[in-house]
Amino acid sequence: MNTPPHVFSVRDLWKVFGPKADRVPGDAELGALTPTELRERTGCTAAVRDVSFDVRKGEVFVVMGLSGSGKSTLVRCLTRLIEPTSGEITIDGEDVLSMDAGRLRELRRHRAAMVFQHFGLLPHRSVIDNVAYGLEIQGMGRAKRRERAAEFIAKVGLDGMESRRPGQLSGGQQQRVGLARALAVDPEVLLFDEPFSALDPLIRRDMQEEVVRLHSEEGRTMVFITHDLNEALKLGDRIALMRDGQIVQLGTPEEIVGTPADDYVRDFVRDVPREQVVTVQTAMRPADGEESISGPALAPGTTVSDAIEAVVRTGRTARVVDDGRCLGVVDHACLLGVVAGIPAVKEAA
Ligand SMILES: Nc1ncnc2c1ncn2[C@@H]1O[C@H](COP(=O)(O)OP(=O)(O)OP(=O)(O)O)[C@@H](O)[C@H]1O
Repeated sequence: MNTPPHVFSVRDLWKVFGPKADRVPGDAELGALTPTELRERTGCTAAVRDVSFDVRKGEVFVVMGLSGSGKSTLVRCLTRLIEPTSGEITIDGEDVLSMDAGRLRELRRHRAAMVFQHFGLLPHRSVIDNVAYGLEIQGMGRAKRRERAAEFIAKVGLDGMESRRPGQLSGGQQQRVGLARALAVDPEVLLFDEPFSALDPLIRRDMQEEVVRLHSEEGRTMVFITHDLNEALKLGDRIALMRDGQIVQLGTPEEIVGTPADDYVRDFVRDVPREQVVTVQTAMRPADGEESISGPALAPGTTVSDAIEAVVRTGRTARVVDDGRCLGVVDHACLLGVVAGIPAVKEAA
Protein backbone atom coordinates (compact mmCIF):
# COMPACT_ATOMS: atom_id res chain seq x y z
CA MET A 1 0.00 0.00 0.00
CA ASN A 2 1.16 3.54 -0.71
CA THR A 3 1.98 5.67 2.29
CA PRO A 4 -0.91 8.03 2.93
CA PRO A 5 -0.33 11.53 1.54
CA HIS A 6 -1.42 12.96 4.88
CA VAL A 7 0.87 13.68 7.78
CA PHE A 8 -1.79 14.54 10.34
CA SER A 9 -5.37 13.32 10.04
CA VAL A 10 -7.84 14.73 12.52
CA ARG A 11 -11.42 13.49 12.90
CA ASP A 12 -14.28 14.78 15.07
CA LEU A 13 -11.88 16.47 17.45
CA TRP A 14 -13.21 18.22 20.55
CA LYS A 15 -11.43 20.03 23.33
CA VAL A 16 -13.72 21.21 26.06
CA PHE A 17 -12.41 23.03 29.11
CA GLY A 18 -14.44 23.03 32.31
CA PRO A 19 -16.32 20.73 34.70
CA LYS A 20 -17.40 17.34 33.32
CA ALA A 21 -16.09 18.33 29.92
CA ASP A 22 -16.51 14.76 28.62
CA ARG A 23 -20.28 15.00 28.43
CA VAL A 24 -20.27 17.88 25.91
CA PRO A 25 -19.00 16.19 22.69
CA GLY A 26 -21.51 13.34 22.76
CA ASP A 27 -24.50 15.54 23.57
CA ALA A 28 -26.21 16.95 20.49
CA GLU A 29 -28.18 19.47 22.53
CA LEU A 30 -25.13 20.87 24.31
CA GLY A 31 -23.13 20.75 21.07
CA ALA A 32 -25.69 22.98 19.37
CA LEU A 33 -25.43 25.78 21.95
CA THR A 34 -23.57 29.00 21.27
CA PRO A 35 -20.33 29.43 23.24
CA THR A 36 -22.07 31.81 25.67
CA GLU A 37 -25.06 29.50 26.18
CA LEU A 38 -22.74 26.54 26.73
CA ARG A 39 -20.76 28.47 29.32
CA GLU A 40 -23.92 29.58 31.13
CA ARG A 41 -25.47 26.11 31.11
CA THR A 42 -22.40 24.02 31.93
CA GLY A 43 -19.48 26.29 32.86
CA CYS A 44 -17.57 24.77 29.94
CA THR A 45 -15.75 26.32 26.97
CA ALA A 46 -15.57 24.28 23.77
CA ALA A 47 -12.25 25.59 22.44
CA VAL A 48 -12.28 23.04 19.61
CA ARG A 49 -15.67 21.78 18.41
CA ASP A 50 -15.96 18.76 16.21
CA VAL A 51 -13.11 19.56 13.86
CA SER A 52 -11.89 17.29 11.03
CA PHE A 53 -9.08 17.94 8.55
CA ASP A 54 -5.92 16.47 7.05
CA VAL A 55 -2.51 18.08 6.79
CA ARG A 56 -0.95 16.96 3.52
CA LYS A 57 2.66 16.05 3.22
CA GLY A 58 4.77 19.03 2.10
CA GLU A 59 2.11 21.72 2.48
CA VAL A 60 1.98 24.87 4.57
CA PHE A 61 -1.30 24.47 6.44
CA VAL A 62 -2.39 27.68 8.10
CA VAL A 63 -4.80 27.79 11.02
CA MET A 64 -6.27 31.26 11.10
CA GLY A 65 -8.87 32.98 13.23
CA LEU A 66 -9.45 35.81 15.65
CA SER A 67 -8.20 35.71 19.22
CA GLY A 68 -10.02 33.01 21.18
CA SER A 69 -11.20 31.09 18.11
CA GLY A 70 -9.29 27.97 19.20
CA LYS A 71 -6.17 28.00 17.03
CA SER A 72 -3.59 27.32 19.74
CA THR A 73 -5.73 24.72 21.43
CA LEU A 74 -6.23 22.89 18.14
CA VAL A 75 -2.54 22.83 17.24
CA ARG A 76 -1.50 21.87 20.77
CA CYS A 77 -3.87 18.93 20.61
CA LEU A 78 -1.94 17.56 17.61
CA THR A 79 0.95 16.54 19.83
CA ARG A 80 -1.16 16.35 22.99
CA LEU A 81 0.47 19.35 24.64
CA ILE A 82 -3.23 19.78 25.38
CA GLU A 83 -5.13 16.54 25.88
CA PRO A 84 -8.16 16.35 23.53
CA THR A 85 -11.57 15.60 25.04
CA SER A 86 -12.58 13.31 22.17
CA GLY A 87 -11.88 12.50 18.55
CA GLU A 88 -9.10 10.91 16.54
CA ILE A 89 -5.65 12.14 15.56
CA THR A 90 -3.11 10.20 13.53
CA ILE A 91 0.37 11.08 12.31
CA ASP A 92 1.48 9.02 9.32
CA GLY A 93 -1.33 6.65 10.15
CA GLU A 94 -0.21 6.15 13.76
CA ASP A 95 -2.76 6.85 16.47
CA VAL A 96 -1.53 9.82 18.53
CA LEU A 97 -4.12 9.42 21.30
CA SER A 98 -2.90 5.96 22.23
CA MET A 99 0.80 6.89 22.35
CA ASP A 100 2.52 6.25 25.68
CA ALA A 101 4.76 8.86 27.32
CA GLY A 102 7.91 7.69 25.55
CA ARG A 103 6.32 7.69 22.12
CA LEU A 104 4.82 11.13 22.77
CA ARG A 105 8.21 12.49 23.74
CA GLU A 106 9.58 11.13 20.53
CA LEU A 107 6.71 12.68 18.60
CA ARG A 108 7.39 16.13 20.05
CA ARG A 109 11.15 15.96 19.77
CA HIS A 110 11.65 14.33 16.42
CA ARG A 111 8.49 14.33 14.39
CA ALA A 112 6.54 17.51 15.08
CA ALA A 113 8.67 20.32 16.52
CA MET A 114 7.03 23.51 17.74
CA VAL A 115 8.32 27.06 17.19
CA PHE A 116 6.78 29.35 19.80
CA GLN A 117 6.06 33.06 19.73
CA HIS A 118 8.28 33.66 22.71
CA PHE A 119 11.17 31.68 21.31
CA GLY A 120 11.80 29.70 24.51
CA LEU A 121 15.55 30.27 24.24
CA LEU A 122 17.85 29.51 27.14
CA PRO A 123 19.28 32.91 28.16
CA HIS A 124 22.61 31.70 29.53
CA ARG A 125 23.49 29.57 26.56
CA SER A 126 25.15 30.78 23.39
CA VAL A 127 23.30 30.77 20.08
CA ILE A 128 25.02 27.60 18.98
CA ASP A 129 24.22 25.78 22.20
CA ASN A 130 20.60 26.90 21.98
CA VAL A 131 20.33 25.55 18.46
CA ALA A 132 22.08 22.33 19.51
CA TYR A 133 19.80 21.91 22.53
CA GLY A 134 17.26 19.65 20.85
CA LEU A 135 20.09 17.45 19.56
CA GLU A 136 21.62 17.32 23.02
CA ILE A 137 18.32 16.04 24.40
CA GLN A 138 18.35 13.42 21.67
CA GLY A 139 21.74 12.31 23.00
CA MET A 140 23.91 13.43 20.09
CA GLY A 141 27.61 13.96 20.97
CA ARG A 142 28.93 17.50 21.45
CA ALA A 143 31.11 17.80 18.34
CA LYS A 144 28.50 16.36 16.05
CA ARG A 145 25.65 18.45 17.40
CA ARG A 146 27.69 21.66 17.21
CA GLU A 147 28.55 20.92 13.63
CA ARG A 148 24.92 20.34 12.79
CA ALA A 149 23.83 23.43 14.74
CA ALA A 150 26.34 25.56 12.81
CA GLU A 151 24.85 24.32 9.58
CA PHE A 152 21.37 25.49 10.57
CA ILE A 153 22.63 28.78 11.98
CA ALA A 154 24.03 29.47 8.52
CA LYS A 155 20.79 28.36 6.93
CA VAL A 156 18.75 30.97 8.81
CA GLY A 157 21.32 33.70 8.11
CA LEU A 158 22.97 34.02 11.53
CA ASP A 159 26.57 33.27 10.56
CA GLY A 160 29.06 34.87 12.90
CA MET A 161 26.61 35.07 15.83
CA GLU A 162 27.25 31.58 17.17
CA SER A 163 28.73 32.63 20.46
CA ARG A 164 26.34 35.45 21.34
CA ARG A 165 23.72 35.06 24.04
CA PRO A 166 20.03 35.48 23.12
CA GLY A 167 19.95 38.80 25.03
CA GLN A 168 22.49 40.18 22.56
CA LEU A 169 20.21 39.56 19.60
CA SER A 170 17.24 41.45 18.15
CA GLY A 171 13.75 39.93 18.31
CA GLY A 172 13.96 38.81 14.69
CA GLN A 173 17.36 37.21 15.25
CA GLN A 174 16.08 35.41 18.33
CA GLN A 175 13.20 34.08 16.28
CA ARG A 176 15.70 32.80 13.72
CA VAL A 177 17.52 30.96 16.52
CA GLY A 178 14.20 29.38 17.51
CA LEU A 179 13.64 28.39 13.91
CA ALA A 180 17.15 26.93 13.53
CA ARG A 181 16.68 24.96 16.74
CA ALA A 182 13.43 23.47 15.47
CA LEU A 183 14.93 22.68 12.06
CA ALA A 184 18.08 21.10 13.50
CA VAL A 185 16.17 18.13 14.86
CA ASP A 186 14.89 17.52 11.33
CA PRO A 187 11.25 17.11 12.25
CA GLU A 188 8.77 15.83 9.73
CA VAL A 189 6.43 18.70 10.59
CA LEU A 190 7.14 22.16 11.97
CA LEU A 191 4.36 23.65 14.08
CA PHE A 192 4.47 27.43 14.37
CA ASP A 193 2.41 29.12 17.07
CA GLU A 194 2.05 32.76 15.99
CA PRO A 195 5.82 32.94 15.79
CA PHE A 196 6.09 36.41 14.33
CA SER A 197 3.31 38.34 15.99
CA ALA A 198 5.68 40.06 18.43
CA LEU A 199 8.00 41.25 15.68
CA ASP A 200 7.88 44.65 14.04
CA PRO A 201 6.39 44.69 10.54
CA LEU A 202 9.62 44.78 8.51
CA ILE A 203 11.31 42.01 10.46
CA ARG A 204 8.08 40.11 10.32
CA ARG A 205 8.09 40.31 6.53
CA ASP A 206 11.71 39.10 6.48
CA MET A 207 10.77 36.12 8.62
CA GLN A 208 7.76 35.30 6.46
CA GLU A 209 10.03 35.31 3.43
CA GLU A 210 12.43 33.09 5.34
CA VAL A 211 9.66 30.58 5.94
CA VAL A 212 8.63 30.68 2.26
CA ARG A 213 12.27 30.16 1.27
CA LEU A 214 12.86 27.30 3.70
CA HIS A 215 9.65 25.69 2.61
CA SER A 216 10.47 25.87 -1.07
CA GLU A 217 14.00 24.59 -0.44
CA GLU A 218 13.07 21.74 1.85
CA GLY A 219 9.41 21.02 1.14
CA ARG A 220 8.90 20.39 4.84
CA THR A 221 5.34 20.15 6.09
CA MET A 222 4.39 23.16 8.18
CA VAL A 223 1.39 24.00 10.33
CA PHE A 224 1.28 27.71 10.96
CA ILE A 225 -1.03 29.53 13.39
CA THR A 226 -1.78 33.16 12.75
CA HIS A 227 -4.53 35.70 13.36
CA ASP A 228 -3.19 37.82 10.50
CA LEU A 229 -5.04 37.27 7.24
CA ASN A 230 -2.27 38.68 5.08
CA GLU A 231 0.24 36.34 6.70
CA ALA A 232 -2.13 33.43 6.11
CA LEU A 233 -2.62 34.33 2.46
CA LYS A 234 1.08 34.79 1.92
CA LEU A 235 2.23 31.56 3.55
CA GLY A 236 -0.63 29.11 3.26
CA ASP A 237 -1.10 26.45 0.62
CA ARG A 238 -4.38 25.89 2.43
CA ILE A 239 -6.01 27.83 5.21
CA ALA A 240 -8.38 26.58 7.90
CA LEU A 241 -10.39 29.55 9.08
CA MET A 242 -11.67 29.09 12.64
CA ARG A 243 -14.52 30.66 14.50
CA ASP A 244 -15.71 29.68 17.97
CA GLY A 245 -13.77 26.42 17.86
CA GLN A 246 -15.04 25.32 14.46
CA ILE A 247 -13.45 25.39 11.03
CA VAL A 248 -15.79 27.59 9.02
CA GLN A 249 -13.85 27.18 5.78
CA LEU A 250 -10.87 25.15 4.67
CA GLY A 251 -9.37 25.96 1.29
CA THR A 252 -6.66 27.59 -0.74
CA PRO A 253 -6.17 31.34 -0.34
CA GLU A 254 -7.90 31.75 -3.67
CA GLU A 255 -10.90 29.70 -2.59
CA ILE A 256 -11.22 31.59 0.69
CA VAL A 257 -11.00 34.98 -0.97
CA GLY A 258 -12.80 34.06 -4.20
CA THR A 259 -15.63 31.92 -2.82
CA PRO A 260 -16.13 32.64 0.87
CA ALA A 261 -18.24 29.94 2.54
CA ASP A 262 -20.47 32.31 4.48
CA ASP A 263 -20.99 35.92 5.50
CA TYR A 264 -18.44 35.63 8.29
CA VAL A 265 -15.68 34.61 5.88
CA ARG A 266 -16.85 37.16 3.32
CA ASP A 267 -16.57 39.89 5.90
CA PHE A 268 -13.18 38.59 7.02
CA VAL A 269 -11.68 38.78 3.52
CA ARG A 270 -13.50 41.89 2.38
CA ASP A 271 -10.45 44.14 2.26
CA VAL A 272 -8.07 41.68 0.61
CA PRO A 273 -6.83 42.92 -2.76
CA ARG A 274 -8.48 40.13 -4.74
CA GLU A 275 -6.31 40.61 -7.80
CA GLN A 276 -3.28 39.49 -5.78
CA VAL A 277 -4.91 36.21 -4.80
CA VAL A 278 -7.34 35.23 -7.56
CA THR A 279 -5.71 33.48 -10.52
CA VAL A 280 -6.47 33.68 -14.23
CA GLN A 281 -7.83 30.15 -14.12
CA THR A 282 -10.72 31.49 -12.05
CA ALA A 283 -11.06 34.78 -13.91
CA MET A 284 -10.92 33.42 -17.48
CA ARG A 285 -13.76 33.01 -19.98
CA PRO A 286 -13.91 30.64 -22.97
CA ALA A 287 -11.83 31.68 -25.98
CA ASP A 288 -13.70 33.11 -28.91
CA GLY A 289 -12.46 32.18 -32.43
CA GLU A 290 -8.90 33.37 -33.07
CA GLU A 291 -8.35 34.28 -29.42
CA SER A 292 -7.13 30.78 -28.61
CA ILE A 293 -4.16 30.98 -30.98
CA SER A 294 -2.69 34.42 -30.42
CA GLY A 295 -1.99 36.86 -27.63
CA PRO A 296 0.29 36.54 -24.61
CA ALA A 297 0.26 33.16 -22.86
CA LEU A 298 -0.14 32.89 -19.08
CA ALA A 299 0.13 29.90 -16.78
CA PRO A 300 -3.16 29.00 -15.00
CA GLY A 301 -1.70 29.99 -11.62
CA THR A 302 -0.84 33.54 -12.72
CA THR A 303 -2.47 36.10 -10.45
CA VAL A 304 -4.88 38.60 -11.90
CA SER A 305 -2.55 41.42 -10.94
CA ASP A 306 0.26 39.90 -13.05
CA ALA A 307 -2.18 39.25 -15.87
CA ILE A 308 -3.29 42.90 -15.85
CA GLU A 309 0.31 43.85 -16.52
CA ALA A 310 0.55 41.44 -19.48
CA VAL A 311 -2.75 42.57 -20.99
CA VAL A 312 -2.02 46.27 -20.55
CA ARG A 313 1.48 45.95 -21.92
CA THR A 314 0.43 44.08 -25.09
CA GLY A 315 -3.02 45.61 -25.43
CA ARG A 316 -4.38 42.12 -26.22
CA THR A 317 -6.48 39.40 -24.72
CA ALA A 318 -4.22 36.92 -22.92
CA ARG A 319 -4.48 33.15 -23.21
CA VAL A 320 -4.42 30.83 -20.21
CA VAL A 321 -2.23 27.98 -21.35
CA ASP A 322 -1.51 24.71 -19.59
CA ASP A 323 0.74 22.12 -21.17
CA GLY A 324 0.34 23.75 -24.60
CA ARG A 325 -3.46 23.75 -24.35
CA CYS A 326 -5.49 26.96 -24.24
CA LEU A 327 -7.93 26.71 -21.31
CA GLY A 328 -9.53 30.09 -21.84
CA VAL A 329 -8.73 33.77 -22.12
CA VAL A 330 -8.68 36.87 -19.94
CA ASP A 331 -9.44 40.33 -21.24
CA HIS A 332 -9.93 43.73 -19.62
CA ALA A 333 -13.47 42.90 -18.58
CA CYS A 334 -12.59 39.60 -16.84
CA LEU A 335 -9.69 41.17 -15.01
CA LEU A 336 -11.55 44.30 -13.96
CA GLY A 337 -14.42 42.12 -12.80
CA VAL A 338 -12.10 40.48 -10.26
CA VAL A 339 -10.77 43.84 -9.04
CA ALA A 340 -14.32 45.12 -8.69
CA GLY A 341 -15.42 41.96 -6.89
CA ILE A 342 -18.05 41.14 -9.50
CA PRO A 343 -18.34 37.36 -9.76
CA ALA A 344 -20.62 37.51 -12.82
CA VAL A 345 -17.79 37.67 -15.35
CA LYS A 346 -17.79 33.92 -16.00
CA GLU A 347 -21.52 33.58 -16.32
CA ALA A 348 -21.55 36.49 -18.71
CA ALA A 349 -19.13 34.67 -21.00
N1 LIG B 1 -6.89 26.18 29.99
C1 LIG B 1 -8.04 26.73 29.61
N2 LIG B 1 -9.11 26.71 30.41
C2 LIG B 1 -10.29 27.24 30.02
N3 LIG B 1 -10.51 27.83 28.85
C3 LIG B 1 -9.47 27.88 27.98
C4 LIG B 1 -8.19 27.34 28.32
N4 LIG B 1 -7.36 27.55 27.27
C5 LIG B 1 -8.08 28.18 26.33
N5 LIG B 1 -9.35 28.38 26.76
C6 LIG B 1 -10.44 29.02 26.00
O1 LIG B 1 -10.58 28.34 24.76
C7 LIG B 1 -10.85 29.25 23.71
C8 LIG B 1 -9.80 29.09 22.62
O2 LIG B 1 -8.54 29.52 23.10
P1 LIG B 1 -7.22 29.48 22.21
O3 LIG B 1 -6.10 29.95 23.04
O4 LIG B 1 -7.10 28.16 21.58
O5 LIG B 1 -7.58 30.55 21.10
P2 LIG B 1 -6.62 31.23 20.02
O6 LIG B 1 -7.43 31.30 18.77
O7 LIG B 1 -5.33 30.52 19.95
O8 LIG B 1 -6.45 32.67 20.62
P3 LIG B 1 -5.19 33.68 20.59
O9 LIG B 1 -5.04 34.11 19.17
O10 LIG B 1 -5.66 34.79 21.48
O11 LIG B 1 -4.02 32.92 21.13
C9 LIG B 1 -10.90 30.63 24.35
O12 LIG B 1 -12.23 30.94 24.62
C10 LIG B 1 -10.11 30.46 25.62
O13 LIG B 1 -10.55 31.36 26.60
